Amino acid sequence: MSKPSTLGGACIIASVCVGAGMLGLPSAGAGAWTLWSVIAISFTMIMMTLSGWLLLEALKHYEFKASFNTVTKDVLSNKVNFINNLSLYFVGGILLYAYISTSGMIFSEMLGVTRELASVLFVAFCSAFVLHSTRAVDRISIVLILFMIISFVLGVSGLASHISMPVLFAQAQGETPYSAYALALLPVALTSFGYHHSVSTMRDYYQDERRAKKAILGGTLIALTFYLGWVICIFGNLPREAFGPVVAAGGGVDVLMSALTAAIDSNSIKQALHIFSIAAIVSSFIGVGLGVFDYLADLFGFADTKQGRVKTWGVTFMPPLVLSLVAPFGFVTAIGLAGAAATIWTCIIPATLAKTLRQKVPVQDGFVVPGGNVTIYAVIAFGVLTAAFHLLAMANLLPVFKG
Ligand SMILES: N[C@@H](Cc1ccccc1)C(=O)O
Repeated sequence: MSKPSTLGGACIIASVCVGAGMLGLPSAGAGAWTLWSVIAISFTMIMMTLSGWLLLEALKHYEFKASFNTVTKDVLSNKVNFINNLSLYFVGGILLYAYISTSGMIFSEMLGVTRELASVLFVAFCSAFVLHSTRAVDRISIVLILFMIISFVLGVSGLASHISMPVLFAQAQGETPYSAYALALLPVALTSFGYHHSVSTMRDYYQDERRAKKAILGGTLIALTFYLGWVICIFGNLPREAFGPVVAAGGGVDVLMSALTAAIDSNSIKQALHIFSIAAIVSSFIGVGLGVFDYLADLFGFADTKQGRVKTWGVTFMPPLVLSLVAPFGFVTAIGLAGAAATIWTCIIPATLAKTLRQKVPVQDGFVVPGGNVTIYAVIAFGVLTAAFHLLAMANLLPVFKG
């Protein structure tokens, strides 16, 4: 078999990254606006790449098949591993919840039914692929990704040709400086660069940490390019004041899209953006759904039979659906909450694993993340502060942009 290419692995990482986080970035970054959003997103990319590398460094002491789970249990403890798994499940569940709530709003308008019915129909239809098999998910994902790429290129290039420089680089007038709002963007940016459950897969794929390291960096760089293009094209078309109603309505993709379509008059750009947002929601829902499905099947020991799969389907999709029917809260708040929980297994645990193993094995062969202890402490501090920023923003103790 030929050796897997670095680009192939980078594309896998990029496709894991691109999802809910990206859709939340414009609304979450509206307060910080262009310059500070670009800085916050780029900084997050660096920290999240380093944290993935630290996990890779920790894994090198184990066989290629070893998972995140095995290593955490072995190096830290069962208790820490339990918390790690809990935060993993929480992130999956809250992302599903955000997709279900948003799809309810998008499809209720399109189909002319209530939001609740639209959410139920969406879950029934899209989760059927997951219930059927991984193969079905694989097939439909290819179609969705093609739709996403074509509509993204058409929509974003359309937006790019209409960018207004004064709008894009608008300066703060009097009130709070834009930089202060950048803190509240960090949790959403952190979610958008989450891919860490795939690090052990990458290592096994290349059978070599140094190549896996390049693929991870390639993947986060591709994701960064998408995010910056996306945010800049939107901020160049929709003035900061126009984000007031979007943020007030929870910052969901549905409201963002209506605001954008009101601001541009090209029908083809509108259509392309509409198709993009639907394809992005559906593909992320199915991707995250499959991840949580497999994880829960393993956790509860449900068999891979028809009956077993139906049980796993129930525990995977019912809790987020019910929660979204009874308590639909804002998209950006949900994505930020996912970031605040994801920081446990994407920053804090990887850095702690690498630190513990560096102490246990003082002479290190092979892949070592540069920067010594400074890198480790910087990643931990970034993780802890990002979670804190989200909680402070939720408690209204941090400047939150309201338009
Ligand atoms: N990056 C993914 C979500 C994710 C978060 C954390 C870890 C893994 C995945 C998204 O934005 O949709």
